[in-house]
Amino acid sequence: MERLTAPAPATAPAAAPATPLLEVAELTLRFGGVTALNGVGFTVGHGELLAVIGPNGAGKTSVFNCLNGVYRPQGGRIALDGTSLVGRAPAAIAGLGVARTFQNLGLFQHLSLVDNLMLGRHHLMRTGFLAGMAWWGRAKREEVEHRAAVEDVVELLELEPYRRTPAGLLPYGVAKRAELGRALAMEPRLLLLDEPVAGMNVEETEDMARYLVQARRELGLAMILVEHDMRLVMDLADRVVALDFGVAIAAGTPAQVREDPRVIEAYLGGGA
Ligand SMILES: Nc1ncnc2c1ncn2[C@@H]1O[C@H](COP(=O)(O)OP(=O)(O)OP(=O)(O)O)[C@@H](O)[C@H]1O
Repeated sequence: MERLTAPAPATAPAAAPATPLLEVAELTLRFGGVTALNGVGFTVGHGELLAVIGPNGAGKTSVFNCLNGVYRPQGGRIALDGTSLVGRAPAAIAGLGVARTFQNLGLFQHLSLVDNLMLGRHHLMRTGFLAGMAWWGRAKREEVEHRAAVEDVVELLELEPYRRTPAGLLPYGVAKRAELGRALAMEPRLLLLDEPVAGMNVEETEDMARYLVQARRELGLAMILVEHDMRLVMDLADRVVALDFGVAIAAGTPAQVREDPRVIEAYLGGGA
């Protein structure tokens, strides 16, 4: 399989802690009679990129919704650096350093790209509106710091030409990149990428792959990638977990998982 990008960089810091950044164990989620997740477990190391694959309905989005607090699993454990995430609200989980990009874009259409990225930093802002009125100097300094951090993301993702463009007017590939930028502006420790190249053409996909590699190299953050584009998965992931009907049926390196007979059967059986 031809590579989309240059070989993945060694992103793990030299003295990476032995314990994983994220530990998920025995995760179980039910909707009435439907078991969306049934005892799913995996880990993500510091700076690691784990891909979660599986046919439609396998449970990939449900995993993300449990991780960022949208769903509360009926059973299992989720720990970020030893802190349990189960039962916390999405905003609290974002505050602990988990950011997410959305398949259908989470941008405010009428706001400029830069303002959308500023909103990504909202949870990092210490000065509220009233405090901002009272302490103009401090609020102003904080604003300048946040704008500088946003500009770093704009530069990293080469979004300069679109800084003032309302998100609703961005070309699709650029909007997906802006969505990545909004999540990166949160300065996450763990980034959940929900189908970052869905609906993209080959050129846009290659661009996105390059920006994801660049973001990992520059920022050293861990990522979980849910994606149907197998070429992107095989190219970017350090490890892959395959789900089918809410169960983890295989885990390992991209090559191991691609050749696993249970994974081949799940995809062929599902007609995907
Ligand atoms: N809010 C919900 N209410 C009822 N059932 C749900 C809900 N969310 C997910 N499910 C069910 O849980 C199972 C897993 O769905 P999920 O969306 O997590 O799969 P997926 O792997 O992300 O699929 P796709 O690749 O199509 O996005 C499916 O059977 C789905 O119908």
